[in-house]
Amino acid sequence: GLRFEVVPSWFKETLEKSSFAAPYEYAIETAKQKALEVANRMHIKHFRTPDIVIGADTIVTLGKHILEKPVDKQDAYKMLSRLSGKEHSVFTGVAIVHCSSKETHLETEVTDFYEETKVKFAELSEELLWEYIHSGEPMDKAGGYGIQALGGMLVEYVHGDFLNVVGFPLNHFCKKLAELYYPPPKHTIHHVKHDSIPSVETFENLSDGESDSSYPRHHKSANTLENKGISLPEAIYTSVNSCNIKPVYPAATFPSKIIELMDGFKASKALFVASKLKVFDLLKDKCVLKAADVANKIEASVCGTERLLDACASLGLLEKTHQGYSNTESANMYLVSDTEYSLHGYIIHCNDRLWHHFTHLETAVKEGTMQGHRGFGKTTEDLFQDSCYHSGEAKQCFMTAMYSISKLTAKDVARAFDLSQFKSACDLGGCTGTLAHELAHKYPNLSITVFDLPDVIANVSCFQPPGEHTTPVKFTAGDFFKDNLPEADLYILSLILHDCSDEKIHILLSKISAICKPGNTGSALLVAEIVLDEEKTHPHRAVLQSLSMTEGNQRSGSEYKQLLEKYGFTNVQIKITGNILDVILGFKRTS
Ligand SMILES: C[S@@+](CC[C@H](N)C(=O)[O-])C[C@H]1O[C@@H](n2cnc3c(N)ncnc32)[C@H](O)[C@@H]1O
Repeated sequence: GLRFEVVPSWFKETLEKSSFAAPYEYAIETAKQKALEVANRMHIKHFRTPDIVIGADTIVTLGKHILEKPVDKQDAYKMLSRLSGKEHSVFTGVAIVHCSSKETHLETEVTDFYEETKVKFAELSEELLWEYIHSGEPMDKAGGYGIQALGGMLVEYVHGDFLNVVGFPLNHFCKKLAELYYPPPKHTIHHVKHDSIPSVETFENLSDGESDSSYPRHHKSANTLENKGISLPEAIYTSVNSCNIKPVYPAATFPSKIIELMDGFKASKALFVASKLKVFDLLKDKCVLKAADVANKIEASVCGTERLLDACASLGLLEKTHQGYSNTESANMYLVSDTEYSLHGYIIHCNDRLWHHFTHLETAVKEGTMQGHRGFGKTTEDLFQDSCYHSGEAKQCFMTAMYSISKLTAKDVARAFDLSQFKSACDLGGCTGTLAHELAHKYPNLSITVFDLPDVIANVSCFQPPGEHTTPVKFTAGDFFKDNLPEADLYILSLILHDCSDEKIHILLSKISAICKPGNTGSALLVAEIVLDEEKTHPHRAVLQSLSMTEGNQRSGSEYKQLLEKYGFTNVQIKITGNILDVILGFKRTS
């Protein structure tokens, strides 16, 4: 019943081992840092706050030496021959990060522990060692062996938790979790003996009393935990009938992730429709309403509204009590349409525009073309203007969407680098001017021009902060491909390059490069985009966004660096902000 997701951590496992008094401290700290990185990323980049994030790190020690994963076959040979005929220790450090969201901030509390298991290797012949190394198995495993597969052949005995050697001390972990969330009364703990499994403590009061269905389902008793926002894996809490242990589901093999993806579109659409019908606006200010009252106010059927509200409650967007439905904290903050950090505008954009692109994804993949025009019946040169500004309503919708994302990202973009050396800046395609205002706020001496299409500039007034006349932000209408660019020390391209063809990028960057003054106090270009990792598989948001882009490309850090260097920018620096947008800064080279 535990709803879980496997999220590989981006934390670089390079802590200085010698700075830890004991090897297990190193494993615990690595586990902790891995889990904290994931917790922060889920919160900031994916707008999700998990209940808990579990991190683990396994190391093998021989005497004082820590053996991690071998770098090549020779290294694997060195490790395995050192282990041959000897007893070594396997330590797994585990960190359980409890997360809660307070306003926009993530609060974490970490519980950690470690488990040690002693393993003795038989004397290994050269032939067996090399056969094992050539199987390829040692390469991604701490100590160079995997006890759960072929590596089991090498082991004479194991003292302690076998699963700890595999990489996760399940028993200790379950006890820890139960201690934290569900301390059992003493008399309900049974000690069970089993021939091949070490003594296991299980909690009979967590059994649902149902028999042997091999399909994971919600645990009745675990509902108590779910009320606290925590659901625990049935795989972990097995019930005990005399000496038999029920089948334990191997949690990693249950396709939770796939099932979540299968249902993902339903969840998105529930959010979109509830936003479109302004359900979250109705339930703001601690308002609690029954389904019939909501239905009445949104002029919808009672049964349909009730289903929608239940779906939102199930997705954690609404609270449901016997008095009715109310907003959760994050709905109040991000889903009510008129709050400072409302994502309502972007959600409507997802529903009204992006959804159509994804409806035609199969054709887009087959033909290698973008399918925006299918949704809107257009096939002209300027895909951007056609798809975003084809009507007054579409333009307003697009600007509102940009405004809501920019409100969320502008602070981190403005703070990514020290820009105090610049006197003037021009935000090309700066839309509503949200980033420009943030920069003006941070750098009061910077004069900023927002340069955007005439249609956009004509409509910026409703997006200006109160007292806007006091801030030095100017708005200039023009086309950055065709018209002269305003003069500035710093040019900004936020969310522009990813959606431009190579040809358009060439026109734009050549123009910026030509107008930039080189030298120490010269001009610079600041680009705000999602920077992909070098494998170009993360963050998901960028990769998924590529599927609906009109003609451009998402890029990795090294690709952005190369691109800027190609147009004469040097000393290119990249800041991964932890927010949706990352920032790249390059200076015009003296030549
Ligand atoms: C994806 S939005 C990014 C908006 C803003 N920079 C941000 O980060 O939120 C692209 C912006 O570029 C503007 N734009 C597109 N083509 C343009 C052109 N040829 N000349 C000037 N602005 C253009 C659009 O009107 C829009 O405001």
